[in-house]
Amino acid sequence: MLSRIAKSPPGPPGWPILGCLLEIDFSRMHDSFDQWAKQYGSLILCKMATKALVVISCPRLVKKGLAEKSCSDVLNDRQDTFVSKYIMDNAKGVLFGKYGQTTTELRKIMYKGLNTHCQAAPQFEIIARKELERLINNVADQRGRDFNPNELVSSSIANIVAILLSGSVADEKDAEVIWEYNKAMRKSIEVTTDSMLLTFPFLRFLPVEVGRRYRRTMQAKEDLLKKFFHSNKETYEAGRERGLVDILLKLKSQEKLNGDIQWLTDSNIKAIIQDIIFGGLGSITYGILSLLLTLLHHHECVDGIYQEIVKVIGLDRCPSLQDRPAMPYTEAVILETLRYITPVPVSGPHRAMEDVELEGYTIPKEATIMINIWTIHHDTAIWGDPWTFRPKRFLDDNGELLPEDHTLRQSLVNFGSGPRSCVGENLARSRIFLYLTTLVQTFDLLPPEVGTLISDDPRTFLPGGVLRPPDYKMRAVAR
Ligand code: HEM
Repeated sequence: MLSRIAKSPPGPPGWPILGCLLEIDFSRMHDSFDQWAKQYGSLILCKMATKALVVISCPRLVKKGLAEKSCSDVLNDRQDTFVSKYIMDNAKGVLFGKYGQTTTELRKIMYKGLNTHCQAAPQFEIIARKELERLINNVADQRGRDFNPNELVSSSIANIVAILLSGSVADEKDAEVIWEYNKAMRKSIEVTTDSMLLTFPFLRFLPVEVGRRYRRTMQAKEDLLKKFFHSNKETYEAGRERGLVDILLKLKSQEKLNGDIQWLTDSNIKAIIQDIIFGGLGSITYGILSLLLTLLHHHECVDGIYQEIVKVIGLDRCPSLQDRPAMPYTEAVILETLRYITPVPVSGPHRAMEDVELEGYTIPKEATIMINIWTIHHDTAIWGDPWTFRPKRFLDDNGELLPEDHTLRQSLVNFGSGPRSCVGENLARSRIFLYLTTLVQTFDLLPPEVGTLISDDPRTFLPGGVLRPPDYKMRAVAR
């Protein structure tokens, strides 16, 4: 509903026809959004050729626009993209799914699958623990010498994803197949590639760079689904579900048996597998690599976490998720890393299904809406000293974690808000906690002996949908 006083949000005027297309660096959108927010405020509108782009840069408007009923039914659709149409089989999964009952049902299924059947299931944690022990052994093999943690952490998180999907890691090729798909998708989803292919779909068949990107992604998708869909389906035995794919196959046959509406088809299951890899792999991996880098710059945090481990867990047993509530300092370090680094600096693009009013401004139908998480997490008005890494900002005077409804906790919007918020949030938080505590329990984490440690300032990180620290070296000395 629009009131008569509703007006267009302010924003950069741009050029005739092109709008602001030439003023934005699509690989570092958060930088452009940050400048615009400083100049025009926390709700801005600009034109990208014929399309309106709305950027939200304050937590209150994020909640109001995307989570509260008055706007959320209008602002939570996804745009049609080349990737959603041609690579995700007409947006069959959750990530690219159109707003409506099918996506809502698939979200529920995915959320339940991730949180109840897999993550909280003892069997998953036992196998995931073995993978973490493998990582610890690999780190121990470095014998306190300088090493680059990138490859070890990347392959370990890919194996966790493989375990989640199939219940085990078949061979070392699993991690390669998973990363290859992720990398190819990241290239295909780049705004320039996607919009060129959407406008001229025939280019996908031609020997040009965008065509090569498409074909590489389709090959990577085929390899991925061969490993994680077809081989699971061929060996699936009812009553002996090994991982999430089996659970989804079971739910699919239950829906059929009960004569219920079929929310799950093979295409949906395939798209959910792709969603998990595309949404989860880079964000957890680079989140952990950023956290380690930050700790190398703040050894007092390594000491603080270790003291908490000694007090709560001791040194004779492995950290478990049940320890989390008793470890406020460790949680505060994780929250501060998520804030300071902001691994995913802008949300996925939303689409406005109708004209709608947000705090006196009109968001026009068909506008693309994005959350500028980066600026929210580095806003001096909220945090005071946003460029200082200070975990204690999330603790009260007694060293307890600030309650979830505290303004600072409410201003952390790493995982979005409302009906399109991240379905993998719990999985991401739990893996970061387990990897961090297990590493610190076993090793003292130190900067490299040779050379200078790179900066942990996220403004120097490599761009992309997920911010990645450049390669660095560290030492892990056994305790
Ligand atoms: C540190 C880790 C992670 C961060 C920071 C993160 C962040 C986000 C953000 C900002 C969104 C977009 C919300 C929006 O568009 O409004 C999102 C959506 C999503 N994430 Fe994550 N994510 C993480 C881990 C994961 C993991 C582990 C998975 C899967 C297992 C995952 C799967 C998804 C999916 C499927 C969506 C789309 C939800 C929808 O459109 O309804 N994410 N995530």
